[in-house]
Amino acid sequence: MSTAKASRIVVDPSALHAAPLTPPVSKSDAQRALVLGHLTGSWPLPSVQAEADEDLPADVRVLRQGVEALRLPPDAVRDIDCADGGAPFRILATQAAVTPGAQARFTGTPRLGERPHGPLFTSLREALGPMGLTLTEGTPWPVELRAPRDTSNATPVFRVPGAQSSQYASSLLLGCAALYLRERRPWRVEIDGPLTSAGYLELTLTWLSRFGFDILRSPSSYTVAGYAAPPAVPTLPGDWSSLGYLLLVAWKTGGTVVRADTGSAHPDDAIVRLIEQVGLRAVPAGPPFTLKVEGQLSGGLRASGEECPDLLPTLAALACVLPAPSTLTEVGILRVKESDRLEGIRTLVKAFGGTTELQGEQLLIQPPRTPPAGFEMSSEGDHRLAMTAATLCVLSGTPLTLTGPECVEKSFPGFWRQLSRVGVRITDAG
Ligand SMILES: O=C(O)C1=C[C@@H](OP(=O)(O)O)[C@@H](O)[C@H](O)C1
Ligand SMILES: C=C(OP(=O)(O)O)C(=O)O
Repeated sequence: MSTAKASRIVVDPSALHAAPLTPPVSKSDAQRALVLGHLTGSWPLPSVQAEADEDLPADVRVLRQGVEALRLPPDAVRDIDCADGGAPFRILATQAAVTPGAQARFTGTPRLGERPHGPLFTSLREALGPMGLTLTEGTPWPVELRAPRDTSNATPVFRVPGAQSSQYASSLLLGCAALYLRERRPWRVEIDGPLTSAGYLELTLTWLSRFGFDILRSPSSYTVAGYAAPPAVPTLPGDWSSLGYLLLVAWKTGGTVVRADTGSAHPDDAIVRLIEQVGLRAVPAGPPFTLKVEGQLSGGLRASGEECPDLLPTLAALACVLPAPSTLTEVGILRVKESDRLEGIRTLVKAFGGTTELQGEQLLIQPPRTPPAGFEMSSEGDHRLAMTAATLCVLSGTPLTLTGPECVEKSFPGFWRQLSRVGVRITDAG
């Protein structure tokens, strides 16, 4: 069947076997590399061009198309559809604002429109408004932006809160890189208050330095202060968020995962350490960047949404098959993702016969005594909820009826194909 078009599928894990599993390219890495490739003269970016088209995450396409639009002559009005991409929209908004004379008209899904973006817009208006930037919001779309032609007299600082999303600061830092290259003077991002999802800002800093930018750090500010082209254009790693699902499937099926580079700096490589809490160990399986997972499940786990927000749904699936309760901490950030993932996790655990209890910022997960005969779930259009439910289906050997499986396109278009490699049968539920 064509899973891409199905709106309701049955996922049957009754005939599993081992096979090597491959994640897609990391969308977070690719988005940063695309912007930096565009700014430093590597366009099109070879390592994105090298990916098979059918495996390219939708968010990477969005970012690439957005950059293509920004490369048009200054007076063209750029229509940029960001679909459901939070990072693409936030990154492109700043890039549009720092592209001299650019006029951009952003649209996206209703859900993307209701996610928080205000602090980023405020930061852009404060820094570049005096130079002529205009930024207006529809209800919620379109977001229309007209960039100043000359920013050389601006105070070279963006201030932004650290709460709600690290993507504000990442986006502004990539903006600082553009401004540094044009004006050859340092530009700085100052972050007010504790930064959420801090590992993703570190990922941005890592990519800036891979592309040859010098960064000066203080406890709450980052300054782009120099640039020297690196000897080679950096290449892209596999996606650790996707590897989270695949490592658990590999453990269950006795297979391997490839393209697992533990030196890639992605926050979700935390999965390797987190599964050790519950008796599992990811170990090299021979060829470079190839892992298998050994061990028997024991105890419960504890993980924080501040460290690895995108892994929490995956870990909730694991929590459902553990012999003891688990705790997810700092879970508030999950409410402002592609769906309310805190509710999504609670719905999944309940559908599987377990219970949850929310205590402030902590979610306690009590697995069921015995797994159900089958369970049903709606993805709510959220790729991570769809892949989490399927991972639980494989881990537990329990059939799943899933509404809305096609949303995996956002980060992992080949997800259902990868599951079929290990014997998971996917049929249209009509
Ligand atoms: O910068 C990025 O690429 C991302 C940052 C995180 O978002 P927040 O910083 O909004 O938590 C993460 O959840 C998202 O999937 C990707
Ligand atoms: C939250 C996510 O992405 P974004 O914020 O870029 O939409 C995600 O992929 O889980």
